Amino acid sequence: MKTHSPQVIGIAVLESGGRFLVGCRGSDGPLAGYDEFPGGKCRADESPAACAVRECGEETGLAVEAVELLLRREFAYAHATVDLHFWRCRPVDTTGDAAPENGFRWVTADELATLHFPEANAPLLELLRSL
Ligand SMILES: Nc1nc2c([nH]c(=O)n2[C@@H]2O[C@H](COP(=O)(O)OP(=O)(O)OP(=O)(O)O)[C@@H](O)[C@H]2O)c(=O)[nH]1
Repeated sequence: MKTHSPQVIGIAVLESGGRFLVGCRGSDGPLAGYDEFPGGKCRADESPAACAVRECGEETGLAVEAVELLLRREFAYAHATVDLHFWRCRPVDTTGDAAPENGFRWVTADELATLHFPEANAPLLELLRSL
């Protein structure tokens, strides 16, 4: 029987001044309308950390650097099995002047707990609450 490797996903958990950068998944594609951290599929030969940095730049316009792997989790959705790498990131611009694009917004840790994230994010949200 043929088995498929999970899609490797790099995700940027970008925190600045106690707030986290969050967007909303588009109306087309899997998990439409869910809240999300910036991220996406790794390219061939791209590390999950590099992917998180690239996707964050492409999706939000913010330049970031990866700091540490917070959590790695494999999860089977109906649309795909994913190998999620949640990387804590920080902005390269520390002046706080850069504004995110594409509807991404900064939310507090308390707001984070009220949002509607994909199911696989649950342990990550638990971890962020304990930090
Ligand atoms: N960006 C992001 N993806 C997440 C999160 N949590 C989570 O389970 N995922 C899953 O990770 C996968 C990301 O893939 P994607 O389709 O958004 O990646 P992409 O931007 O490269 O897609 P594209 O093919 O449309 O360019 C999806 O299966 C999504 O459901 C999250 O917090 N952020």
